[in-house]
Amino acid sequence: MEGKSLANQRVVVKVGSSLVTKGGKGVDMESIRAWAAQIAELANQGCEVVLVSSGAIAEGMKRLKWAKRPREIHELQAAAAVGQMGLVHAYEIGFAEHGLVCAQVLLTHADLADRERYLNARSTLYSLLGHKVVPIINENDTVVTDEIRFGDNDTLGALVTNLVEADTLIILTDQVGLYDSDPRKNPQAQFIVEETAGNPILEKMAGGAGSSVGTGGMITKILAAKRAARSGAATVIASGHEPDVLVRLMKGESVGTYLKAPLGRLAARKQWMADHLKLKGSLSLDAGAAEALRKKKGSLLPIGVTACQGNFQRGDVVACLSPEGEEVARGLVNYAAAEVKKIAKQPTSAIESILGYLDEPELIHRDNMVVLV
Ligand SMILES: Nc1ncnc2c1ncn2[C@@H]1O[C@H](COP(=O)(O)OP(=O)(O)O)[C@@H](O)[C@H]1O
Ligand SMILES: N[C@@H](CCC(=O)OP(=O)(O)O)C(=O)O
Repeated sequence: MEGKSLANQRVVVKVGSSLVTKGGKGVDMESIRAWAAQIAELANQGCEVVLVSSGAIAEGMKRLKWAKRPREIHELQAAAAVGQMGLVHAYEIGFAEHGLVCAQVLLTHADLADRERYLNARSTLYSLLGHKVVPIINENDTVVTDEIRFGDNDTLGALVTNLVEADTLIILTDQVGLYDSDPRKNPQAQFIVEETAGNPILEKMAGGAGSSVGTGGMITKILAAKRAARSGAATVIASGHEPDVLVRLMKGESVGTYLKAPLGRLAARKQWMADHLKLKGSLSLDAGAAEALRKKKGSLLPIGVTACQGNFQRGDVVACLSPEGEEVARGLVNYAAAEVKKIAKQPTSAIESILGYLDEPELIHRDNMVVLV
């Protein structure tokens, strides 16, 4: 069947733990060789490929001879440090066979939440692509804590897709794509060939991880597709065992599940704000202000804010919550939490007399805001 050709596209390919390590048995050199060969062919056809690879923890556990996945985060981090060596070693061998140089890039949530580090990461990745190097990205597992980790690499794959403004995110996993329910549990499950990323029906279809080494399962892939669609990228979920899967996709063959991006693409800076996984704080809005933001009518003024939470500073990204607690929008706040507490519910004209100065008339200017609903 015909799909959409990937020739000349910038593509992010994400490979999951169970795939990379044969379900935890150790780095699957044969598959890595096959993907490297395909990525080399894509590069010959003008594609730029960024690889997001999981598998460090699974490979580390194998090297350390641990039969059971530990619960303690520091043990998982130790395993990741050991296993990452094996991963990059295998990729280096695989890519070298095709004359390709690869690079290890380890990222954390904090790297992407900080605007300067985000832009640095982006320009480094662009430089690598410019030099025809294949970046191999994983989470920097050894330094993250439980609250601030991506956890699953599907999310990281989507954030990288947005970071490098890729055209397509290809998530390779141990299933041929998305079914309307988990095929491991329901043999009658129906295969989904194409859908629109972000369609809420998809979230109802997806179940959890299929193996003891994978994290997240299908739901994190569906949410990753939704996230990637915000920058206009389509997502393909396909099997990493499918022969020549990447080359066939590049040629326009329909393989796996295609999740197309709805029209519209957020500007790069708004995308960066939308991709923050953890925010410094939030503003509670009254019903009128929440409605105005939903309808994209103007900036957020202090009079529409009833309270604030968190210890944020001027310039931090904060959430704007409706009276029901739904995140309507988020944006760069012009005043710190201590100041917001004083000027909440007040007209703009009162800011100067309350604070003794006026930085900006708005709490969040609409140019610095992204509406999420
Ligand atoms: N609706 C669904 N369609 C396909 N697979 C599903 C679905 N719901 C849950 N799954 C499970 O998701 C698993 C893939 O996710 P995961 O184990 O996290 O792999 P990876 O390591 O590739 O990210 C599949 O093996 C499958 O059992
Ligand atoms: N950073 C971790 C990956 C986390 C994880 O399990 O991701 P995935 O298998 O893609 O669901 C690792 O390399 O082990």
